[in-house]
Amino acid sequence: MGGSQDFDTVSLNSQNGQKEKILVSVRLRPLSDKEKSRSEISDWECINNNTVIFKSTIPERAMFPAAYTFDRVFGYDNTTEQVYEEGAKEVALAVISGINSSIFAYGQTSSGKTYTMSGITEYAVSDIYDYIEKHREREFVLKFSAMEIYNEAVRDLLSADSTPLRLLDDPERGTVVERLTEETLHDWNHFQDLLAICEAQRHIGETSMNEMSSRSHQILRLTIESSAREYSGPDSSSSLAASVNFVDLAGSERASQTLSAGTRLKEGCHINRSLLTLGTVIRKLSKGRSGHVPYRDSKLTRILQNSLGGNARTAIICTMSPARCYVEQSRNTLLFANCAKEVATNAQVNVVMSDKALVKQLQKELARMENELRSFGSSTLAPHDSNDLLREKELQIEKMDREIKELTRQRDLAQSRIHDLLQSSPRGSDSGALEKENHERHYERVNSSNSNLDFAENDEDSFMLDRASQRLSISMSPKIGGPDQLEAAASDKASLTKAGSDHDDGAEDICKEVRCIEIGESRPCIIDQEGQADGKLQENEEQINYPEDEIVEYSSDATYDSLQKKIQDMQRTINCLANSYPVDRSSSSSDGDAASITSSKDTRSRSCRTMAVGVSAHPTPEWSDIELSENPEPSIANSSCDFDNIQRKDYLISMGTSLDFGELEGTDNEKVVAEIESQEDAEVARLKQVDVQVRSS
Ligand SMILES: Nc1ncnc2c1ncn2[C@@H]1O[C@H](COP(=O)(O)OP(=O)(O)OP(=O)(O)O)[C@@H](O)[C@H]1O
Repeated sequence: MGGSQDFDTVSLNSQNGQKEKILVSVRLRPLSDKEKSRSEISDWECINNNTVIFKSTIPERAMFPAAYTFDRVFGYDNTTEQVYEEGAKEVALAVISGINSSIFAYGQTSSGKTYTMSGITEYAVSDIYDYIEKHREREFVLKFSAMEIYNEAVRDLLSADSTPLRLLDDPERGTVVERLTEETLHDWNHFQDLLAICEAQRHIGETSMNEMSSRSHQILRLTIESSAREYSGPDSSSSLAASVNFVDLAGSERASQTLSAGTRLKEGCHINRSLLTLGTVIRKLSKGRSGHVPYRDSKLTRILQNSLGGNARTAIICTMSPARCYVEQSRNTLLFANCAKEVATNAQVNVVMSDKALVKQLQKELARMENELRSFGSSTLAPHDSNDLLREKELQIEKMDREIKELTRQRDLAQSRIHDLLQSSPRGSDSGALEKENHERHYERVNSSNSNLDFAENDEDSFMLDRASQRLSISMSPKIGGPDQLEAAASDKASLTKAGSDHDDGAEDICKEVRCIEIGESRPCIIDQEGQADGKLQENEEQINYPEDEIVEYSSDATYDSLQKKIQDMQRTINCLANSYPVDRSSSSSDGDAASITSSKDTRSRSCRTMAVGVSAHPTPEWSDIELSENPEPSIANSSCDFDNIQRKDYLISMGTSLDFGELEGTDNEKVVAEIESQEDAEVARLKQVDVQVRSS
């Protein structure tokens, strides 16, 4: 047993849908033996293929329309096969092309609906099998389902279970009968067997008008899915799926004529009620779709909604008895047919993208896009152009590689030289780890400072102010010292030169001191971040590349005069320290971060600017910049005393001390000075000894 209504694969509809009127035919059967026995007169006659007339001459019937015209009218002599061929075949076989279709039989009880519809169903399915037989290039799958609506309950005619089935509303498929059996047809005989089951299952009852009266609406549904057996182009890549409904309605009846009671009467009520809804739907649809169409008023119209006004081709065959006694019912049938012929549906081809077809289509689309890409690439970028572009990029990469290596080497060189300078500081070589930490911090700050020199261009005050604020933030940042910072330092030469030209005399002295060492070394002065040495860097970057052995040579060339000058400067620093305000280390920061230094006096802040351009052997810039950021008033300090104060502080900072001068105590100050003097004495002695050795050699 198959699943119920497998429309899951219907994924899209083609856009070729067009409005089409329902094909309406009328079949006038001959008088039955029973009618003949009652000497019934035949009042209806088909005068041609399209017109049926009421031929009675009874005066009270004269007001009725005499002639009714339809797509096709079948008289007594027409066979069911003719009815099928001319009134149903085209619509029914549309299912093969992926178009939903429905064939209805409508009429009063005993008018010949079942007689007609059973024949049409068989002819249609037979033709479908013939078509399949003739079209082996495609693969067809036929699925069959059957249901009846009995007393407004939907039953599965292919199942022994008479439990009513529920109707579900599917946004794409419309109304779906839940759990309806769907059999895949093996062959014609299988179909015949299933038809027999349906006939046996359907509710049929005897009335006075029909010994075999259908007491339910029957819907036989054949679903056909087809696809090309082999992929042979875009048109064959998709599958088609559609259903054809063969609908044998129960006949309207008058209780007085059928003499029904009890069960038959109840059945008749349900039949008439649902047929009334069908008539209302058809009438509404015949007048256009502006108003509400009561599809949901009956299960019949719910299930057949698409067939009545949606995605389907529809044919209705209205059957009627010619007997005079049924003239009212016949007339109602013709009025129904008149409305139905005005109803238009919108049939569309239902294309199914099966997994197989979808994969094929996607593969084809992918291949197409790849070809487009290739042709686009070849048309827009010639091979030699792309090679040139590649070569250019490689050269750029090589150049950047060289620059990175050079900057890395410069950085290492600068670190080495800073270390050497710190080794020659008053603390001597015994400062150990503390000095190392200081010179690393200093190096980091030098780079940080240099990286901000682009801000210095025109106005000196703003230059200093900007640098101060910039450096404050940077000095509190993680360590900086990579190639990027070095590159930034190298690019700041103009600013450095400008700053270096603005020194006052005091600062110049200190610069000379430091510069003396730097120039004597005959190498670029990276640590002198704002002086002339950096100007050399600007003039010729090649000068940076000094071999390591030159450093050794320089150390042995130090003269006694230069050392003596250095000692004198240091002595002056010590004197200033001794004469300045008290110093206390109690509030010093443990990590030695210059950012922890604060100031409470404006004079010190102003002094710092001077130091910012003068003292480069110590981490002054950060300290002074912090002061500036706290007191950004632009001014240049000239006081040597201020200058010396700054030098004192700077010197202490270089020894790894963070100071808060607002809290320094006098006694601690004296201890510090004494310690420094002691170290200075030792340094003087050592330098004199060196000088003697140099002179003797
Ligand atoms: N065109 C016809 N030619 C000869 N006999 C016919 C024709 N149409 C119907 N009959 C006969 O008329 C009788 C009633 O037909 P049928 O059962 O098909 O009517 P029906 O409309 O289905 O009735 P109901 O609605 O009660 O089921 C049957 O005996 C059938 O053989």
